[in-house]
Amino acid sequence: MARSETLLAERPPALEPGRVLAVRDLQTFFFTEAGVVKAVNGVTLGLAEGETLAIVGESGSGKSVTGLTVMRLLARTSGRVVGGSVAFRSRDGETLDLLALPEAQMQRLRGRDIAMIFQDPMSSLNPMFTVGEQIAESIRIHKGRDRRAARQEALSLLREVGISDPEARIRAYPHQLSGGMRQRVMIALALACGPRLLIADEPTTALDVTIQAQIIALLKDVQQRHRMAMIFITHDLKLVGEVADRVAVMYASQVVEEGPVADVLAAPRHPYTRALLDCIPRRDYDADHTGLKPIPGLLPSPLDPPEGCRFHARCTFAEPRCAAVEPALEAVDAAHDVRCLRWRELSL
Ligand SMILES: Nc1ncnc2c1ncn2[C@@H]1O[C@H](COP(=O)(O)OP(=O)(O)OP(=O)(O)O)[C@@H](O)[C@H]1O
Ligand code: NI
Repeated sequence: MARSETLLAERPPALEPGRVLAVRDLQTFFFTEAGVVKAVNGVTLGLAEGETLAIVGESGSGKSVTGLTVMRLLARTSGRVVGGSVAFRSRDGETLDLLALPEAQMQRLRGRDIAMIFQDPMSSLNPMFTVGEQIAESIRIHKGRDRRAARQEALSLLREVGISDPEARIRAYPHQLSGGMRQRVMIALALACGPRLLIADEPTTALDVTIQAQIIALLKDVQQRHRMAMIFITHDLKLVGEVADRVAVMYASQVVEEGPVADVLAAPRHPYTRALLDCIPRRDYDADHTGLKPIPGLLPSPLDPPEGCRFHARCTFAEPRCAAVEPALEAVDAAHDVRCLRWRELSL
């Protein structure tokens, strides 16, 4: 029954009870002068309400483009969604097909139901307005509060994200704040309307280690308090165990493994995940903050992805068939998926 239902339910995509997001076989390509950049090429992932999913992978693997596609923030680029579906449950409990939603409706959803934060807070903050004006404005628009009430809510949000002396800071312009403070303000702005899903794209990469730990603790705290789901994008596998319930490992525009953090980190089923884990420096403090030492070889070009398994050229376990047959994402168990022809026989 489930099988025929899946076929019938292509549009609108179905969402199981308790799930907030389901991305299925997503393909987002950029049509550039150099050719077609297949930035996201078969990404499948899902998220339960209140859950945190980390997306981890090397630079250029398609993590940000996946987030931007869910937010539908690619309009000003050459990027187009050429396949797949994104189902999202709105706060009214309605299942929405985000890829088919009219732009006006999507605009209402952004901020109200889904918010995204970035590495660089200045990309979200307007340098011309005080932080208080920006947060209050968002509360006014999305929640219909009057000026006084919106200002009060902005103040309590600033307090919640750990900004001391919010009465003074609410009048500051973004450039008058430190990097860590600006990141807190961006989080407050994202929380202003109580989103059900927060997409955090490397929110701590630009910060020093101490501030990074504070921001991670803050994100975990607000995530639990507001009972929102979170997608935490990072190239730093060390952070994954700290923030996430589940992890999706991306390689060359695809999810190659997805599962509960404890399972994936302790018993990875994909050779790429194993390689990533082996690259984590053993020292607690990683002087250059990169988190990972590179795996030998290069990520294949998204202009011309290889045949077969995307990872085969760098994989110590590759067999001839790995260069010819593209593996599907298969279920290791009910909660854990892997995209490798040899997963059943390998002990990693
Ligand atoms: N606007 C764009 N036009 C053309 N290509 C793009 C555009 N944005 C991203 N890409 C390409 O899409 C691919 C995936 O990029 P993406 O930013 O998603 O990687 P990422 O995994 O987030 O990497 P990083 O860790 O460096 O942020 C890359 O090859 C990138 O060059
Ligand atoms: Ni990115």
